[in-house]
Amino acid sequence: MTRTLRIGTRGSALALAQTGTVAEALKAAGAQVEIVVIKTPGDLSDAPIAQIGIGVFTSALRDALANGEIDVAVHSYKDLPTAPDSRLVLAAVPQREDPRDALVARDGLTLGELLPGSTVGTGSPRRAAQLEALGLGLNIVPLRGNVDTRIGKVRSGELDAVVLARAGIARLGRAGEITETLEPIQMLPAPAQGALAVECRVDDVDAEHLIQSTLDDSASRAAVTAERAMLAALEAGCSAPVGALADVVEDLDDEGKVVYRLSLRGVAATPENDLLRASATGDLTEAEGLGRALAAELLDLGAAVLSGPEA
Ligand SMILES: NCc1[nH]cc(CCC(=O)O)c1CC(=O)O
Repeated sequence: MTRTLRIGTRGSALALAQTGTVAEALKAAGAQVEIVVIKTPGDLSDAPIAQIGIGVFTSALRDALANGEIDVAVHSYKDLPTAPDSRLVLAAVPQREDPRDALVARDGLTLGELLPGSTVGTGSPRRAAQLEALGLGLNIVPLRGNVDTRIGKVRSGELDAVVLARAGIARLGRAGEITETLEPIQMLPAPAQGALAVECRVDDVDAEHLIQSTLDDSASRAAVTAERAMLAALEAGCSAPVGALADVVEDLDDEGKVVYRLSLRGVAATPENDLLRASATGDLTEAEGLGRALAAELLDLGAAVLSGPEA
């Protein structure tokens, strides 16, 4: 293929790092690639994500892809709205990074070592709700900006700690600054956290096949499919207090033979903002159904049906 694939990305250090790994993998498979930086409204505004809405980081990239300015778009999967875009196809979900959230605190502190009243920065209602639920008396304060800005508020002494996705910190080569990786039983990550979504145009079969065969990881795809089906069925947006994490696990069938199954855990808030947790396992090929079933269970338990960014 003499064609050059134009890979679109946001211009942040994190987005460029993510896109770099995709570009390198495609090059190693013999493709010619070019990286095109697309400015998004999310990069130009300092307003809280909960105000500017879902899709601020992704819709400009998707439009550029649909109208032929680029041939491939690389997104942080968790930033994509759950509604499908019929112009595009998800060509690959590359092997997922560690999906967990991470604490960066002053003086190497862990969550349990932070005294009541300590200030912890996060702009995420999901992280805030789960931090509150620990009952540590933490003072949770709003926070926005890129990874560098957020960690900078700990370094400057403005905050005692911040909570961020481990994957984002690691992709920037700064995992050494993490003081604690938070266990999912305390802090379930955002659906699809740590995963990338690599999209191309629905009619660009050559690009789709190349990207799929080079980059797609079926276990990562199954896990994020279940997590996002749960999110979609709760009608929540990326800013709502909903967490989910699926893993491929070994199980034994009726004859004692090892089979691989998908294990999904979820958390969602009630209208009173109490947290509900539930777990289920299902067939690897039934990831969507598993996500929907767990959402139904959470709704039965009293989870709020969420309406998106203002939730
Ligand atoms: N909402 C912002 C965002 N979107 C993707 C990542 C990086 C982690 C990932 O790729 O899932 C981050 C930063 C964060 O949540 O700390």
